[in-house]
Amino acid sequence: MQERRIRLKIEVLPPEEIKNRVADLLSEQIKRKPTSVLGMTTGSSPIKYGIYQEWIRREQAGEISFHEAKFINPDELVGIPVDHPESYRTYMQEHLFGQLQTLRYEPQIPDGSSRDLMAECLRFDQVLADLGYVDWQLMGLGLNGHIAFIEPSNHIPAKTYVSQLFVENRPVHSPHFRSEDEVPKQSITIGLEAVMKARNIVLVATGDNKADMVAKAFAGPITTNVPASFLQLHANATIILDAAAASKISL
Ligand SMILES: N[C@@H]1[C@@H](O)[C@H](O)[C@@H](COP(=O)(O)O)O[C@@H]1O
Repeated sequence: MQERRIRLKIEVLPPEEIKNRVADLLSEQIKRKPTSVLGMTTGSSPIKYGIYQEWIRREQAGEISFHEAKFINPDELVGIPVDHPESYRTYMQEHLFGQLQTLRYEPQIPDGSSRDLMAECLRFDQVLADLGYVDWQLMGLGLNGHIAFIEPSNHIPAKTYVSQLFVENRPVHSPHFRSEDEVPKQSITIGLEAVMKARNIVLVATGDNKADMVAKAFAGPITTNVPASFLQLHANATIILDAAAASKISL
C-alpha cells in the first residue's frame, strides 16, 4: 500500500524576495499579538539573505516595533564564554539585538558556559514555560536535518538537553576557531516539546546543498534520524525555499 503523506505549506521564492516574505510574516505576527514571544535562529541564512537587516530597516522606518515583544534563542554552543566571538549570543547581539531600538526585554538564550549544564537545561525549560512557549519561531535547516541543535539520533528528548554536535557540523564552525580542538562538541538546545509548542514556525532553507535534505525532511517519512521531519506534524509551519533547495521535492 502506498503511504499517504501530510502536505506542509511550502513556498518557493526568488532569493531576493525571501527577506520581505519573512518580514511580512513577522509583521503580521506582531500586529496580531504585540507581546509575541519571538524565537530566533543563527546560521548563515539570516545574514546571507538580509533577513535580520530587513527587520532593522522596518523598525527604523517605524513600520514595526518590538517594544512589547520578547526574543528567545533555542540553542547555544557549550564550553565557550558567552561573549566569545562565535557564541550565538554574540551573533544575535551583533546581527539583531544590538541594532534594534525598540527592544525592552532582555533576550533569552541558553548559557553554554554554565558549569552545571543540567541545571541550565532545567532553568531554560522554566524560562520557556514562564513565557508560555514561543509564538513565532524562525528556523534554519541543518545539512544533516537538524533543527535548532536537535541532531539526528535514535531518540529525541522532549525537554531542553545537551546535544552532541555531529562531526559534519564541525567544518562549518572550525574556520572561526583557532584550532579544531577548540570547536565546541556540544550545544544546549531546546527539545521537541518546545518546537511542537511553538504556535507558528517559519523555516528558511536555500541552496542546492539543502535540496536532498529538504526532500527527506518535508516529503519523506517522519523519523528521529531527520529531526526536521517532525515539522510535518506541526499545524502552522511554513517552509520557505528557493528554487535550488526545492529542486528535489515534488510540490
Ligand atoms: N544551530 C543552528 C541551526 O539552528 C540552524 O538551523 C543552522 C542553519 O544554518 P544555515 O543557515 O547556515 O544553513 O545553523 C546552526 O546549525
